[in-house]
Amino acid sequence: MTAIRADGVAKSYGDVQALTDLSLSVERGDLFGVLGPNGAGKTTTMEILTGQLDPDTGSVEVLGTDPTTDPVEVRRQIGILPEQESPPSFLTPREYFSFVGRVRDVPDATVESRVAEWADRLSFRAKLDTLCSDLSRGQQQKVMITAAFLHEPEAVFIDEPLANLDPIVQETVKEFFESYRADGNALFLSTHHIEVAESICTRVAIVADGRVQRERRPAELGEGSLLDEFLANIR
Ligand SMILES: Nc1ncnc2c1ncn2[C@@H]1O[C@H](COP(=O)(O)OP(=O)(O)OP(=O)(O)O)[C@@H](O)[C@H]1O
Repeated sequence: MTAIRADGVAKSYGDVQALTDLSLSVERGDLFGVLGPNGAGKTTTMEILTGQLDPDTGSVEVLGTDPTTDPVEVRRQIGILPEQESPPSFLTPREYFSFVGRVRDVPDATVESRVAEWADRLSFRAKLDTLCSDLSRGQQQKVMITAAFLHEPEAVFIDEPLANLDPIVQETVKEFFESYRADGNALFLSTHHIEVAESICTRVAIVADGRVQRERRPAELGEGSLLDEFLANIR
């Protein structure tokens, strides 16, 4: 069943044509990666799909809702983690999760138990009551990943999901992504890192010049082939 769809999407910022004719479709159970060089249009695509930006032309749908006409409903149903997003510096992780839980209609007791589970999974229990401004970049990323999944959405969008995480936590996060996907949810990742796309994605779209140039299933490619595909499609 399709969870995320874009058809013929174009978007320009003044004279800059960020997306020319972008189409993609993400099924439930997909761990879908968008791989592309700087300026390819990955962030623009993610902002359009998550109801933060309207396309000029084309259509989009996320979990059966059109983000251009009902962005609030789409944002209620999904989790989002934009690149370099930080938790509020003036709150502790526990306070931030409580805030996110209220905005997302998660009962306080459920927030508490899910936070305990995530804090153990990502090893940040000792930092739950430390101001977010005093956390390292990696610890802040752990907080943001937890917040994105806190209301157990059926689709999650993450830009550079493994940024700043140490290798052990990266493995834990990859395992979680795999189980989340296998449970029938949709995960949409944007990355520059070919090895990340190759190691965790079920499908990868190579985006360049504002459109999907090629789509591949890494499991069906030989090791290193995604790099060759990438290089062949960005020139
Ligand atoms: N607010 C904006 N105003 C003007 N141009 C923009 C704006 N946002 C993005 N662009 C332009 O649109 C194009 C696509 O940008 P986008 O941020 O979507 O690419 P990206 O693939 O996410 O890049 P990166 O990998 O560097 O983050 C680029 O040429 C960029 O300069």
